[in-house]
Amino acid sequence: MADKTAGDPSKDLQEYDIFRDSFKYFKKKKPPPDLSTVVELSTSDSPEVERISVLQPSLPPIRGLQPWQDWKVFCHKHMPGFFYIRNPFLSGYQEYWIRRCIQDFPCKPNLCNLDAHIELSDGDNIWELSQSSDTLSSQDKTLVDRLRWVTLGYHHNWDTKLYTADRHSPFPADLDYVSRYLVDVLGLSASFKAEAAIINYYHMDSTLAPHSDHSEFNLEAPLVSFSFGQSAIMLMGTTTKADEPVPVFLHSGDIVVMSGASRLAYHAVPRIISTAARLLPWSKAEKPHSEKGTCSHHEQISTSDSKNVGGRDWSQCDSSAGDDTLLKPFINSELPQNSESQLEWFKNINSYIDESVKNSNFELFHKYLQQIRINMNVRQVFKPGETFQDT
Ligand SMILES: O=C(O)CCC(=O)C(=O)O
Ligand SMILES: [Fe+2]
Repeated sequence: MADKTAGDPSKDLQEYDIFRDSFKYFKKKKPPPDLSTVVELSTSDSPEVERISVLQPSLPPIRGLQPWQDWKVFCHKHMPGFFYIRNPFLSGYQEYWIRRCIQDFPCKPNLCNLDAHIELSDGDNIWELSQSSDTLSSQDKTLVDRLRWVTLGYHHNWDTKLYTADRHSPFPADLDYVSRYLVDVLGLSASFKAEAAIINYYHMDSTLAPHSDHSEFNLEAPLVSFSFGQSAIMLMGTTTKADEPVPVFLHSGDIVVMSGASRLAYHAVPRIISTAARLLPWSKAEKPHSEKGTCSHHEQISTSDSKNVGGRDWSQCDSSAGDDTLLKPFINSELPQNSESQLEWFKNINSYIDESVKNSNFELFHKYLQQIRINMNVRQVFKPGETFQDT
């Protein structure tokens, strides 16, 4: 069969996968990539980057965020619909979400990569089981070391790339609410509802291949993505791999929202990089900006060994938020539908977050995050009012 594109050089050019080249370039260990082209959106003086002001949201803010007027929100000329919010969390409050990702979200009924290897039952807690495995030699990996992903709400099926009615658990109300609030502040959708999420746990040598997220039935609803722990280079492209992606840094606390033309854009994470101390809010020792192994335009890539997850000294850990067993069902169930119950829920969640931050010792979570990046990737699956019967 004749090649339809033969003799049409513009077509050849169009179909060349420039995105893949860029991914390979930033992934490469030897030689390491030049990071001077990676955009630090919050400090960039490029004319392509624009800081925007946000609108008065209609929803009240959930505890732990800076006032919306103070948020630093940026757009990029080559990525319409892409928003970058530089860490809007108040000091100490990223930890609430970090604890949710490490201690709570991996529990049943949610699904995770470990399900393929071990049978986890209701009440099993991967973090706590890992803490008690003090008999392991330092070569053995604990469960939390082997955690790579968790799915919430409608569980994305990695093989079929489909959501199905039978693979669903209640979407955690707190994550639903904070995602709705972010979408509201950006003025993107009044009807946003978080229905599925993937929590990614990256080690220092992890990458995420170029892809677009299109399994959802509602592709107009924005996608909300939170970063915690170590930094990353994210490649943000367009809807064709023939366009060169923009490499951007993502640091702990940063939030990306992909909407409009960016919702279906190709993106990837070719590299995790050690975060500069100044970008890890809980880091006591402020290291100088240019210290080796930190990340900035001119700084070097860490070659730290991902197998050694900050030692195995779990013993002095008190990571629980006091006796919160009574409150657990209320955060792990769905956001109430009617406004009266929602108001009641809202009062509870704010005091729960405060208590949780006040009473917890996050030392071991911080230690875990010395070698890990967590990404919470939140999506709306259905159009408002629709379910599987309508699709
Ligand atoms: O880790 C990230 O920043 C992006 C994750 C992502 O694209 C995904 O889970 O689909
Ligand atoms: Fe994605």
